[in-house]
Amino acid sequence: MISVAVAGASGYAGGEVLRLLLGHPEVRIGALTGGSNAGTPLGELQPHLVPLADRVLEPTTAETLAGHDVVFLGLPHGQSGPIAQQLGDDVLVIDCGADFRLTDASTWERFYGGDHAGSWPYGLPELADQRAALTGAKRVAVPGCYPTVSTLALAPAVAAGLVDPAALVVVAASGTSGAGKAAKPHLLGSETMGNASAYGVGGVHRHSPEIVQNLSLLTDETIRVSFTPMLVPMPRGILATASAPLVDASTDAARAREVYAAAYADEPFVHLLPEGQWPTTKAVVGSNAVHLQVTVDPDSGRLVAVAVVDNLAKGTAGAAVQCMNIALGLPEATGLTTVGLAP
Ligand SMILES: NC(=O)C1=CN([C@@H]2O[C@H](COP(=O)(O)OP(=O)(O)OC[C@H]3O[C@@H](n4cnc5c(N)ncnc54)[C@H](OP(=O)(O)O)[C@@H]3O)[C@@H](O)[C@H]2O)C=CC1
Ligand SMILES: CC(=O)N[C@@H](CCC(=O)OP(=O)(O)O)C(=O)O
Repeated sequence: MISVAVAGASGYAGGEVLRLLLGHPEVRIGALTGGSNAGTPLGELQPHLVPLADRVLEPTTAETLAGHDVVFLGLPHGQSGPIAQQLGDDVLVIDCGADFRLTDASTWERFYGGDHAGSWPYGLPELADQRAALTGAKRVAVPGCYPTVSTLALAPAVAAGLVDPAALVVVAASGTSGAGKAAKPHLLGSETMGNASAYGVGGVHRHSPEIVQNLSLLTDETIRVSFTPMLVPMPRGILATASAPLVDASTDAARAREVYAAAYADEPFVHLLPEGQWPTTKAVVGSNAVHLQVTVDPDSGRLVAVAVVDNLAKGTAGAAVQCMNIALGLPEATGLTTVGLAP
């Protein structure tokens, strides 16, 4: 069995990692750590994780996390670097946070502030040659939730040269769990219920450079993306609408679908929906699936793609488990499902 520790077990990302690991046949769950909740039984914080209810959270230190084959980090930005440094090179460390996602130090400093911790193999196996880079890796940086869905919505069109890569637009609506469990005024029920709000508008959201970095792996041309996130009143899910001007006005919806179908034909978690059917967030809740549809708007001369993920599953914890499987040489889908919840 693979022994696994989870730091940030009291949080949303850590809790979802644990939910998935409880269904993983090769894993034994070891140390569970928290921050302010250290000393509290997990059952008081994550009542849905019944088999782990009596486990008491330990403080998040290198000592409590030592002695495991795999360590998942579900910590706030800036917390993973110092802990990871103290974990042995033989341990597989999978960071759900942003510390090791960006390769360029000046971009990190601009969007996050503080020193750049470095970059690790990037946990989006469906992108370019990332699956190979993840195989046997000992460090994995799990992507941000918006970059996952935005990258997968645009990658086939950019890679095939169907669209102008310097004029990409993504507008994405996220459920509130994307912001984490810690109390924040804008996440109060009275602010989020019956409300939709844009934020991070004008290229300032920290996921903009991550999307650019990803798509830049697919073309020699300059990638420019206008990314606008928004918060909508649902607990889980992201729906991203991506569009870009067509390079060749004769490209039609059938050609776009052909390109997307070929790009994702062998991907176990990315599903191009049947023609005419558009993604809904509900269909992917709890699953590691990405649902995707693409068409062409001939009047505006644009390709339009819509994609959904569960931000806590394929958008974080599902991707983390998928990457663990790849890194350890297990079948990639072990412990993961493409089956969502309904209604
Ligand atoms: N939510 C999402 O959809 C996504 C989240 N992520 C990333 O995953 C990471 C965790 O996010 P999320 O679970 O949403 O956040 P939460 O606020 O829900 O959880 C944060 C966790 O970190 C712990 N923690 C906070 N401060 C410290 C500290 N100083 N030392 C040790 N532990 C600490 C908390 O412990 P305690 O409660 O005990 O204080 C809690 O377990 C973040 O980096 C986030 O960016 C990535 C993609 C999507
Ligand atoms: C709704 C919401 O607030 N979402 C978060 C992104 C969640 C995510 O993927 O985050 P990290 O890059 O922090 O890991 C945000 O916009 O900051």
